[in-house]
Amino acid sequence: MASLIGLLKRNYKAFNPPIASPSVASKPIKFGILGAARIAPIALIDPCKSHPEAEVYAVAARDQAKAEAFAKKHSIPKVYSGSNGYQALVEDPEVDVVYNPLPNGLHYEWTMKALAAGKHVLLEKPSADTADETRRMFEYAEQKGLVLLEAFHYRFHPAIQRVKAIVESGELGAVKSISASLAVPGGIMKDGDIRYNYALGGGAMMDMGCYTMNAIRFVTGSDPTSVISATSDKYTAPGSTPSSPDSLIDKGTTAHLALPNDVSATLMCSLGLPAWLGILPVLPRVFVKVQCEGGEVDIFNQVGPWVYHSITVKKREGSGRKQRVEKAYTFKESGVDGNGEEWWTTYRYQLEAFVDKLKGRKPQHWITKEDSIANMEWIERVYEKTGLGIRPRYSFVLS
Ligand SMILES: NC(=O)C1=CN([C@@H]2O[C@H](COP(=O)(O)OP(=O)(O)OC[C@H]3O[C@@H](n4cnc5c(N)ncnc54)[C@H](OP(=O)(O)O)[C@@H]3O)[C@@H](O)[C@H]2O)C=CC1
Ligand SMILES: O=C1OC[C@@H](O)[C@H](O)[C@H]1O
Repeated sequence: MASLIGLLKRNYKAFNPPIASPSVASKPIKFGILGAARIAPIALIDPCKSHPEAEVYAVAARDQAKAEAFAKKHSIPKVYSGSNGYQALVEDPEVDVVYNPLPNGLHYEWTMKALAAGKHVLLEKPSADTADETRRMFEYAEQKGLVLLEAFHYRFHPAIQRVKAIVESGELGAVKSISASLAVPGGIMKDGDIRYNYALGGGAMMDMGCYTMNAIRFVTGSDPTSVISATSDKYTAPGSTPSSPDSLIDKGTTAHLALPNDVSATLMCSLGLPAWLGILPVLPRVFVKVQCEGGEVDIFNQVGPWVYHSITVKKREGSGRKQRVEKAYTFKESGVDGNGEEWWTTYRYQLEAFVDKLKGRKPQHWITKEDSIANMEWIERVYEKTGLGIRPRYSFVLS
């Protein structure tokens, strides 16, 4: 009962965050959002409300009525729209950071344009369609002295950090295998969603699989050495033919990877798990499980841990086994110094780190250029192994 009340309180505050007064000592950082994207409120607008040094200043959407309605709903003072709206936003001298939640296939073009205009960029995952684009964006950001972060928000939350710390502590011995899953029941992603559009960088491995690849690499601290096997269920768009480009979209993918030191890994992702017996709803499958020589640790709900998560540690002791369950809503809870409140979402933790970086403070956690490039490289290798091939390469060239 107490934990149910805790869950309700935590989530009420997460979605109704306390409003911070803007800092007087440190000028707030102004964000501009490209597109009235569905993810923007939870990923940036709400987190900014409780951060004294961050504010959402502008939004641009292609359609004027949509842009205005979005701005009004979220109290965003500056609105851009029309065919030049995105460009006008990236050139607005008041904007310090461009948040890029456009479809994956537009990440490269608009991140490059934002960097060219001298803006820092908070870029939605996965970074781009290809590793080559990812490398180019990060190199350009470095050259311009700008901050570019791939928004793998879950990495900033204490929960996944705690799992990694348990693995690294050696308490369970050497890692033998790891599996990571992010799969949602059918019916959530509707036909017409950007995730089902090949030209826009769609596909389950891009959308959900990018997290599973990331978690495997992050928790083990190593990149795969090969993709042993990978299979996909194809998505069939209504009225599509086998030769249409969207026939290269995976609705779900499973891959087996080899990692150094004989560690094996399995990733599973799905944009729509089939119903049991064709009618009974299935639950989302959201977990990371690490098997070690002396036991195992798993986390349920690594991507939305503030809602609820559990970290289960099973340790072999003699002929028996000891089990404990941990929670890590704050860093202090797992015995580490660091900012945060129980109700902070993964996105709020991410914003804290991003603002710290811009303000010259050391962020609690960060995701490096090399990490983002490697993640995209291994996503490509999985796609190659499935036979669907990597997502389309960019046609945009920065003038
Ligand atoms: N961090 C996270 O937890 C999540 C991240 N994401 C990522 O965020 C990005 C956006 O996802 P999501 O918010 O679900 O997507 P939406 O479809 O809601 O938003 C995408 C936005 O892109 C703009 N856009 C520009 N050109 C096109 C085009 N040709 N076709 C469609 N849209 C276009 C639209 O802006 P306009 O308003 O101008 O029409 C739209 O608002 C993706 O990269 C996704 O991977 C998504 C969900 C969760
Ligand atoms: O980033 C994401 O996280 C949650 C998923 O449901 C979503 O499709 C994806 O884009």
